[in-house]
Amino acid sequence: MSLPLAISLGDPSGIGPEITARAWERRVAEGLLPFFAVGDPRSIEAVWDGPIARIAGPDEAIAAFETGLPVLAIEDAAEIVPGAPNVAGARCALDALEMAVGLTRSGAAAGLVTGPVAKSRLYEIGFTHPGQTEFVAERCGVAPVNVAMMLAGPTLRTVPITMHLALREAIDAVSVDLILVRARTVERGLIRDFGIEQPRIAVAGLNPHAGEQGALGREEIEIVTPAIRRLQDEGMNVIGPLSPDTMFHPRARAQYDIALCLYHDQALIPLKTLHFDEGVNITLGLPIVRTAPDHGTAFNIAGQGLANPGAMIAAIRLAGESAENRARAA
Ligand SMILES: NC(=O)C1=CN([C@@H]2O[C@H](COP(=O)(O)OP(=O)(O)OC[C@H]3O[C@@H](n4cnc5c(N)ncnc54)[C@H](O)[C@@H]3O)[C@@H](O)[C@H]2O)C=CC1
Ligand SMILES: NCC(=O)COP(=O)(O)O
Repeated sequence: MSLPLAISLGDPSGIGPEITARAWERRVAEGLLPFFAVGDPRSIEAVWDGPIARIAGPDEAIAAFETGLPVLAIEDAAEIVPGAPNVAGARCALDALEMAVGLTRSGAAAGLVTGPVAKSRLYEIGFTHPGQTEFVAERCGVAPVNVAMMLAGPTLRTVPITMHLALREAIDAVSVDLILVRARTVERGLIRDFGIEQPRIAVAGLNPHAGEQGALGREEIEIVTPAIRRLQDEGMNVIGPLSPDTMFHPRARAQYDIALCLYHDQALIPLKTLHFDEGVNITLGLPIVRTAPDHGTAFNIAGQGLANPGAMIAAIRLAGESAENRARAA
């Protein structure tokens, strides 16, 4: 691969700068493709004393990567204190995201890895998207409904069909059409980026015991089962609705390549419980590759040398593999 990956550092006061620097330290041992960071170099200097190579553009990243962590600088207007976020830091995180998305869309980077941002901080500065997933989709000209937020670890992949919504709203948003559109995006994404020829998709129920034949809720009968039948009629390999409480144990996981869940926590609790330190968030359905570590800003440990870079390393590795899969298929 002749292009580097772009990593937006996320909130300068969170653990994004630290785990990016640690990933660079382990680039050889982990076999990572070259990457460059986009963000304020001071956020890295505050938590790391390794070599930083300031670059003027992505074309300088590969040569610089061997001897220092390449950084394309976005200046933060304020003091950076690890663990103490502020408004200027939120603006810096958004500017870095914007630049990294733009560089990837323009073809200057092979793929995008986003560092963690604090959504509440971004909302304070007028960010109107629920999360980075929806922001990146919009910048790529894709309606958020046509992307899927996949969480992946070594033994489990999940997608929540509703994403960043309050639970009450999420339940109301579950519909046949939404299940259909996400399932189709998931199938295409697993074929294109992961080389799975006919993905086996398991759909979760909403209610305890998947509704107990209507006695504990009718969403499975009225929404989930009709959607599954439609997908099966299209030739997709789909099973369900499965009882949410019994579909994640090891023998159940062996039945499918991905679990389509109905709301955020149904998908993310099992994934983070099993694979917190190596979980990756992947946006399926984009014209570019975008991954992220599964965790957040972890302000409570930023700058203390406690942040585990495993999920960032996994996100960088997966972005490289997906970009290579796409390049091979093109
Ligand atoms: N992709 C993204 O940008 C994401 C951003 N967030 C944001 O992160 C902020 C904080 O969210 P929380 O729910 O507290 O989740 P969090 O993932 O930041 O932290 C949860 C717990 O896990 C620990 N932790 C997280 N990552 C770790 C790592 N790499 N090594 C060691 N320990 C780690 C933290 O110290 C904390 O105790 C929120 O504002 C949320 O919006 C949350 C998830 C994803
Ligand atoms: N919990 C997953 C998550 O918050 C992902 O957020 P984002 O990558 O869409 O910002």
